[in-house]
Amino acid sequence: MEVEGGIEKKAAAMAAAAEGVGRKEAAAAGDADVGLKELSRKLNDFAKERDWEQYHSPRNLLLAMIAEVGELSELFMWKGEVRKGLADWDEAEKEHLGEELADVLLYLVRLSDICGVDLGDAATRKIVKNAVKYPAPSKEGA
Ligand SMILES: Nc1ccn([C@H]2C[C@H](O)[C@@H](COP(=O)(O)OP(=O)(O)OP(=O)(O)O)O2)c(=O)n1
Repeated sequence: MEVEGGIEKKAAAMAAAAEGVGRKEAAAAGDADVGLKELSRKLNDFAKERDWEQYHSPRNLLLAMIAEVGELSELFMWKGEVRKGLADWDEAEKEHLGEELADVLLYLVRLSDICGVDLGDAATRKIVKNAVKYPAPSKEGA
């Protein structure tokens, strides 16, 4: 479910938490189930407000996304195998991971938007296509 105004609430709560207040609100904001279209709208506003639309070409956004994938990779570099759930990582590392994953997602969403691709729709269609290409084995007795 998409929560209307979820990002504003979350951003305000995070800013408040950064100043040492509103920790309860910050924790609650983490529950917001944000949709791709809301992210896309917010990224559009973010670029417009800064007059950055001129820089957000498909090629620039693709390169920016790849750079963020590089930053994401650095977190896993030289660590050996990383266990699911990241039990050995401290909270600061996990927070950093969240930021890098977010950067990749945000550039991907922005790139899709600038290219006129509905990412949610494309992803849903691709899941259906994958299921046809790789059918699940039928269960015994079903
Ligand atoms: N022209 C730009 C520059 C930044 N951003 C947004 C999208 C990303 O979520 C984030 C990336 O910001 P930085 O380039 O400052 O990268 P990092 O946040 O990774 O900082 P650093 O590289 O210093 O770790 O900001 C954007 O939309 N358009």
